Amino acid sequence: MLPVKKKLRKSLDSSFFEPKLQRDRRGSSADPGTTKGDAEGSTAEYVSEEGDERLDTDTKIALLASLHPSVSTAALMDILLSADGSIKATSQLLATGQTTLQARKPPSSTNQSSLESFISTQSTSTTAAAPKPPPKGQTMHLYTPALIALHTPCILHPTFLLPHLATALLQELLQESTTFPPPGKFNLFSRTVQSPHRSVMYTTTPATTPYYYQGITLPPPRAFTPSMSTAAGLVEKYFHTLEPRGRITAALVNCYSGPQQGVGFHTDALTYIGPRAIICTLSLGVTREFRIQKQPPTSHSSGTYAIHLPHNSLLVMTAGMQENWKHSIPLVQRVDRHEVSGDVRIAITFRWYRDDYGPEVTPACGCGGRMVLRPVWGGEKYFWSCDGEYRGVGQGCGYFKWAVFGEGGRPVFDEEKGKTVVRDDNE
Ligand SMILES: O=C(O)CCC(=O)C(=O)O
Ligand SMILES: [Fe+2]
Repeated sequence: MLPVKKKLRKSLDSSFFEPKLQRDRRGSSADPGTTKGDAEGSTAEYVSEEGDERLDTDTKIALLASLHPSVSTAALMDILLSADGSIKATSQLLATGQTTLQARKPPSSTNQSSLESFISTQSTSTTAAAPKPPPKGQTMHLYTPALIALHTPCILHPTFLLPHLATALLQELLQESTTFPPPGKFNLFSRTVQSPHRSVMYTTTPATTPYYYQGITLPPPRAFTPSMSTAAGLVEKYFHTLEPRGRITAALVNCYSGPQQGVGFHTDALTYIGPRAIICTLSLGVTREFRIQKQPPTSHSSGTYAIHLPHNSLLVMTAGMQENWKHSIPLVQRVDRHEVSGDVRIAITFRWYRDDYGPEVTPACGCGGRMVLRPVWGGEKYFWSCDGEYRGVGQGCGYFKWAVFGEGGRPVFDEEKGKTVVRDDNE
């Protein structure tokens, strides 16, 4: 057997960073058998008695990149090497600077296989040959819905609402936005990514348990405004064509005042929306660019795609996008003024906050607060982890548990213990 360092190097030379699973729109129907096999294979590898040794480097880096999104892949690779290929040691080094290792216990399943049946019931589009992605450092602008569908897991409907409803909604939300807290205070992105903009959460029904985001207890969500409810009904009808079980129950409304407001590259937390969530964004006012980047970046696909989002367009991030791509609204030098909103853009990101992912089932973290649900890049596996990194307390406590899914991709709740079932990486 090769020593770990040699194995790591060897892996770097070959298919380094190539995502193992293609469950996004292009790949899902291509080879479901491979998908399943791969998932099972890596589970078996991961929990081997020899610790991490049989888990391949790609998966290790994908997992670490998901756990520590602000650390570059090169740095992760270095630290992983210095930790003799141990994920746990690497994560602990990043989290606390300590390297104490515990022997892994023999394997047991991480029980994420029930996701397979959940995924198989989601609608997917037909397979298309993957076109060449933009090279590193370059941006490919996609100006038509057909090109967007060909290159990305997004769908763009350039005109969604009747014009008068779009205008009424924009006017209503411009008025609403005068009461949005300034950037930084209860800003859902402020600690993770560059996010000079304002956002507020809305839900269809009042929450009985507070929502958390990045360790902060959020203010109670607001109720949908009348025009938002009308628009949500129409979005829901469309949503059903992609996810028949889904409902529109929440919306994060973002307000960008001028070209120097935006949001940096990020993925949306899955804590309340679950794996493979679909998010529909209605854009109002000024046209802005929406940029996306496949994750983790590879030597042949680290470029960026730009999609232009005009007033009254509906952009759909399809199932699997949060598991495979980051998105952003980049800052720009200038915008074309909109006749109603001037230089402001409002984006309503309609979401299905699932009943079975309510805040009451979010597992608690070792250092207080609640954990966040994230995918290993590729969506092969999911885990709950400390969100301390986002609370400005370094990398957090490094608390990490594998997610366990029941039927329909829902978390498994242990009634007796009164908490959501999670699994240790050494179980
Ligand atoms: O403004 C947008 O279109 C995207 C906003 C966003 O990324 C989010 O709400 O998570
Ligand atoms: Fe987002």
